[in-house]
Amino acid sequence: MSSSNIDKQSRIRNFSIIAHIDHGKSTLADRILEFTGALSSREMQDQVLDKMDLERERGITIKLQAVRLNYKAKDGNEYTLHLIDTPGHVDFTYEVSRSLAACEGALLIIDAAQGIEAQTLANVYLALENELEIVPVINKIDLPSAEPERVKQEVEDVIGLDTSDAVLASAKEGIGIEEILEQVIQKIPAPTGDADAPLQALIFDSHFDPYRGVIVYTRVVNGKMKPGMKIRMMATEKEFEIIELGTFTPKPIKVDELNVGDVGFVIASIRNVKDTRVGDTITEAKRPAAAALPGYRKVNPMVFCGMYPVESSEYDALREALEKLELNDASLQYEPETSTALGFGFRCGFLGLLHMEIIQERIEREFDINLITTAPSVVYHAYMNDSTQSMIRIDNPTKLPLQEKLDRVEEPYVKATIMVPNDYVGSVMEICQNKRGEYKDMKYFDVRRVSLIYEIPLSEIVYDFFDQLKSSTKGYASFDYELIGYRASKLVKMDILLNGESVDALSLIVHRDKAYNRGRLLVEKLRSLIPRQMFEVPIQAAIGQKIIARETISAMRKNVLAKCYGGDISRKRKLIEKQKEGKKRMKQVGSVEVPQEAFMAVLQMDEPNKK
Ligand SMILES: Nc1nc2c(ncn2[C@@H]2O[C@H](COP(=O)(O)OP(=O)(O)OP(=O)(O)O)[C@@H](O)[C@H]2O)c(=O)[nH]1
Repeated sequence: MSSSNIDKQSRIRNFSIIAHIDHGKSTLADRILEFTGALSSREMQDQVLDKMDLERERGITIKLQAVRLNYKAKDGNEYTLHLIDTPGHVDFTYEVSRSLAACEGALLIIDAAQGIEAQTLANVYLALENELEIVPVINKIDLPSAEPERVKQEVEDVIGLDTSDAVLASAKEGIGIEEILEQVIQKIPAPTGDADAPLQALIFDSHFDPYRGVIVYTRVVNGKMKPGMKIRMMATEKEFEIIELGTFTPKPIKVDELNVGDVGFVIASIRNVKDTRVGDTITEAKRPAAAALPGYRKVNPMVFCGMYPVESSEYDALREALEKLELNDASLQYEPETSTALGFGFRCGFLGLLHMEIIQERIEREFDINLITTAPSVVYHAYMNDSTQSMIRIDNPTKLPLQEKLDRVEEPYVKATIMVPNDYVGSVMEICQNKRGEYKDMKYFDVRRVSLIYEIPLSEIVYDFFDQLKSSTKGYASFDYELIGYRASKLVKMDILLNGESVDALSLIVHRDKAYNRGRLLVEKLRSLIPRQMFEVPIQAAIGQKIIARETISAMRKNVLAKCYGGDISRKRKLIEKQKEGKKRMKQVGSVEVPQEAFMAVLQMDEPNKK
C-alpha cells in the first residue's frame, strides 16, 4: 500500500452516536454537521438525519444514514469523519448493531438531567459487543435541572467508563461541540484493514430509490471498490456490477473508489432490498474473500397481524402497496390470507409494534387505502402429540390446532430491563407480575433509581405493556427488551362469536389462567365498540365448545335520522355524511357491522391490576 493511502487511512474516524430516546442525538448530529461546515444554517432548519415525515412526527429515527465530514483538528491535520446514524428503537436493534459494527467508536450521549436510561444501557452493550471505543458526552448541561457531576458518577458506577474527561455539552446551545470532535480524533482509533486484501465491505443499510434502484450503505473493511467491479453479496450469493460509488456530505457525491475504512454508498442496478441484507458482506466476484464478516443474521419478524382492505375492491391496490413498501424494507413480510370474517387480505410480519404501526400508517397515507387490521400476535410454536412430534409455527391464532392434538405450545420470552425511580418500584412489579413476568433481579443505581429485570412473554408486551408502564410511573419508566427464546406455557385459543358465529379475525391465544378474565373484559369491550344493529346481537367468548363469557348488544330502536325530521336539512346532510365517514371503517361480518376498533379491542382492555 502506498504511504499516502496509509496516511489517508490513519486520518479516518468512523463513529456513531448512541443515546436513550430524546437525550439529544439528532440535535447533536446537526450541530456536528454545522460545526464542520457540512450544512449551512439555512439547511439546518431541517434535521437532516431524521428524514422521513413520519419519523419527524414521531420524533424517532428509523432509517440510518451515514455522513462524511471534513474536520481540521487542532493538531493541524485534516480528518475525514464518517458519522453513522442509528435507529432509536428496540424494534430495530439488529440494524443498530450492524451500523455500530461499521464504526470504531461511539459517542455516548446522556441527558444531564435524566441520567442513564434503559436504552442507554442497551446501546452501550451493543457498542461493547462490537468492541467500540466509547466517548461519554453529558448533554443538556444548559438545563436548570442538569446534574452533570451526579450523572458522571452514575456512568462510572453503572457502566464502568472513565468519565474524568467526559465532555459537558449542550447540543441545543452549541456548547462542547469542538471538544467532542477533538475527542473523536484522539480517542477513537483509525480503521485498520488491508487495502490489498480481497474486498470485504459490510452492508449496514440499504434503501430503494425509484430512479437508481437499491442504494446500499456500506463500510469497506478490507480491499477496495471501484465502479465497473463485479461484486457478490456473500449471504444471498447475488452478483451485480458497480455502477456508481459515492458518499453523503450529506448531499450525495460521486467518488472514484471506496477504500479501506471508507463509508459510502454503492449503486449497482439492484432492484430489491432483499438482495442487500443488512449485515451481509460485499466481496469481489472475481477474487472473493475467504469468509464473510462476522455477525450476519437474517432478522425474522416478531409480530404478525392481518391487514384487510375495507373495500374488497382495494385488494389489488393493497398488494401493490405492500410490494412497493417491501422494496424498501427487507424485514417486512406478507402473504395472502383469507378470513371468513374479513375476506381477502394479507398476513404481515413486522420487527415489532412500532414497525407495524409505521407500515399501517404509510399504507393509509401514501397509498390511500382504508385498512382493517387485526390485533397483533407473536409467533407461537405448537408441538403435535402424534408420532411425528412436529412443530408448527403459528403466526395467526386461528391456525392453532385443536387442543387434543397438541403436546405443548411454546411462546417467545423476552428479558425486560425497566428503569424507574424508587417510588414506583411497587407498581412496576405489579404490572410485570400481572403480565406473567418472572422476577430476575433488581439493582439500585443510586438512592433514587432502580433497574428491574424481568422475564416476560413477548405477547404480554405486545398488549399495551409500555402504555401501562408509562401511565403508572408518570412517564418516568424507561424500558428495553431482548428476545431470550421460547418456553412452554399453558396457552389456549379463545374464539369470539358474534350472533352465534365465530369470527376468525377476533380469535386470540391466551394463557389458560387468564382466559376467563380476558374473555369477560373482551366481550364487554366489544359490546361498547360495536354499534347497535337492527337486531339483538349476542357476543360470546369460547374456549373450544365452552362459552366463558357473554354480553348482548340490544337492538337499535329508532332510525337516527328520525330525530332530524322537521329540522334543518343541512344538519341532516351532515349526519348522513358523518354516518358515511363512520361506515368507511366498518366491515360487514355475517349480518353484523363491525368497526375497525373492535379488531384491536384486545389491545385496549384495561385489565385491573390484580393477580
Ligand atoms: N435544553 C436542551 N435541550 C436539548 C439539548 N439537546 C437536545 N435537546 C432537546 O431534547 C429533545 C430531544 O432531542 P433530539 O435531538 O430529538 O433527541 P434524540 O436523542 O435524537 O431523539 P430520537 O431521535 O427520538 O432518538 C429536543 O426537544 C431537543 O430540542 C440540549 O443540549 N439542551
